[in-house]
Amino acid sequence: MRKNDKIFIAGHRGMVGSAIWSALHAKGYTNLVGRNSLELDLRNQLAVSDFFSEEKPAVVIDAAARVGGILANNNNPFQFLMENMQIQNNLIDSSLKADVQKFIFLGSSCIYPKLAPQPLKEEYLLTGPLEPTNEWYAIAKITGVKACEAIRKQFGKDYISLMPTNLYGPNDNFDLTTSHVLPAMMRKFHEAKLAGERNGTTCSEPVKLWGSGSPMREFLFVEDLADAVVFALENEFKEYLYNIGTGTDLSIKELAELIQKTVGHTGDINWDSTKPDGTPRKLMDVTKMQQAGWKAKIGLEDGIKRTYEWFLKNQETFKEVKI
Ligand SMILES: NC(=O)c1ccc[n+]([C@@H]2O[C@H](COP(=O)([O-])OP(=O)(O)OC[C@H]3O[C@@H](n4cnc5c(N)ncnc54)[C@H](OP(=O)(O)O)[C@@H]3O)[C@@H](O)[C@H]2O)c1
Ligand SMILES: C[C@@H]1O[C@H](OP(=O)(O)OP(=O)(O)OC[C@H]2O[C@@H](n3cnc4c(=O)[nH]c(N)nc43)[C@H](O)[C@@H]2O)[C@@H](O)[C@H](O)[C@@H]1O
Repeated sequence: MRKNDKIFIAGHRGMVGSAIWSALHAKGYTNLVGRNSLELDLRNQLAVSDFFSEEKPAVVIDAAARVGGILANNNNPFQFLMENMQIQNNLIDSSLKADVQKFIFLGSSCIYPKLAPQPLKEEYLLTGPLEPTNEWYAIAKITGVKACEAIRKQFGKDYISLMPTNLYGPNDNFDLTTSHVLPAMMRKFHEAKLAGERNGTTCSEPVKLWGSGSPMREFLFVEDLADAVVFALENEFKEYLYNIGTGTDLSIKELAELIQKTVGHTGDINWDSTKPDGTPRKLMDVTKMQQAGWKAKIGLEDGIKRTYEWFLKNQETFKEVKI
């Protein structure tokens, strides 16, 4: 990679894309290209093909997707399947036709079977049934992984897939219906704390969280993921699929207690059993990435503090994705 190679970051305004943009910029990559969804709808094949003919990027990072938490996935199966396939198919096909040499596809840990052994190794892909709340999204992502693998096999190009675990950090989606658990908890605890203060009591209002609190999840700070993407750009990998995570997890209940402490919420936590738990556990085996020379640096407590600082500074303008 040369520092002036043209790099197209699809989804550059999202949580992940914006972190990748900043990480590349900080490392001296000067030729970064981005388009938001109004400027270039990646579902539109002709528009994407024209964009590649005009811009001729050398490298493409696909951080554009229809993304959401457990309920958004469960309630909108068609959009999560179809939009993700459209976006990634157009990007991958146009990249191959435009002779893009390096392509990084971002998937998600939900591509692995619901009841696969833990921690999840890359080789468990397609060995069992998926988690029903997000199988639509998972199937779209699996087709993206396979498209990149097919290009590696047939054309010998450096197209790779990175599978991040659950992510969080600045620029996350804080909409209480469509978000992932970590930003949702942060906002709920914060607003319940403020409501208690407004009522003039010393105790925060209670918060309602989803499911039982017993599922286990792993969380990676988005700047760590961006660092992994830069590492993947600067190194040629031997295989087509690499997990990206921390290698440690905790229960949703433990996560709630950690965020509650960071925010300073002092009220009760109630669990809403009408909401789904999702997969019981999805912990990444990160051995392959560590052997390649990369590992996560930012601990969960530190990452949550940094995200809360960002949240406090951006309370008026944070993102709320509607579907
Ligand atoms: N968040 C997580 O926990 C997590 C975990 C594992 C993997 N990932 C992966 O990381 C990637 C990015 O996720 P994220 O959390 O950064 O999501 P995000 O904050 O919602 O960002 C998604 C980005 O995709 C763009 N996009 C969506 N539909 C588009 C379209 N039709 N045309 C053009 N652009 C479109 C959006 O553009 P606009 O800004 O213009 O709307 C936005 O920039 C995804 O591939 C996701 O699967 C995320
Ligand atoms: C990374 C993404 O993970 C997603 O799965 P997944 O971890 O269950 O998605 P999350 O929405 O992060 O939920 C994780 C766990 O947190 C619980 N939870 C508790 N309170 C809340 C809350 O207020 N909001 C939310 N959202 N959850 C909450 C939720 O029931 C579930 O057991 C997939 O649906 C996607 O496809 C993707 O793979």
